[in-house]
Amino acid sequence: MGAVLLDAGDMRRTLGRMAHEILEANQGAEGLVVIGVLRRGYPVAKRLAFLMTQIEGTTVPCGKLDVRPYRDDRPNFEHDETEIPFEVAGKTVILVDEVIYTARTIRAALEGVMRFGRPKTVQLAVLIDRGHRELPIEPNYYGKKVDTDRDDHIVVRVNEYDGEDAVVLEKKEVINV
Ligand SMILES: O=P(O)(O)OC[C@H]1O[C@H](OP(=O)(O)OP(=O)(O)O)[C@H](O)[C@@H]1O
Ligand SMILES: O=c1cc[nH]c(=O)[nH]1
Repeated sequence: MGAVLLDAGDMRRTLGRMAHEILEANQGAEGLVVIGVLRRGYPVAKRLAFLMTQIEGTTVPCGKLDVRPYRDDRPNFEHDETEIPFEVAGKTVILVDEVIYTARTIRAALEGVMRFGRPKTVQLAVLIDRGHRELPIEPNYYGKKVDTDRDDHIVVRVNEYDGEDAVVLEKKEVINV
């Protein structure tokens, strides 16, 4: 059990604000495609794509990216659930993940996206930025920045997998002897 940073209502409002920010920065949804990092970045990405579609009345497609083949620690080429059924070349790709920490996942994701073509630009949207970067990658859009210790854990729960929406900060247990 940890501290609830965002409940379902907070998450809904935060994603609504992020959808508006993305549309404002890109002057609408023309040429935008959304790609969510599996697993939990994908449901967040779907919600952003849905919100932007609703706001603009222009369909914003959403794909899912499996970064396992591109990891820098233990690449796994046997599993790849990527589905990007639209053109990436020349598009503005909104890459979405639920948490950014070291940024190694996003580095891998960028490698994965490039396999699908040469986007016009890639912009990064994350629900939670918890700091402690190991690579020079920063989000263009974030839901909430959270001050964490390196050993803490942020848990993003999504309805699709967990039956509820919530963001929880789990502090490392301090054992006093
Ligand atoms: O910036 P980083 O240090 O790479 O950490 C962020 C990643 O960590 C989590 O993935 P995890 O590997 O826990 O898998 P999951 O998405 O299946 O939960 C989260 O989904 C991010 O993708
Ligand atoms: O705290 C963290 C760090 C990486 N990925 C997560 O989902 N949470």
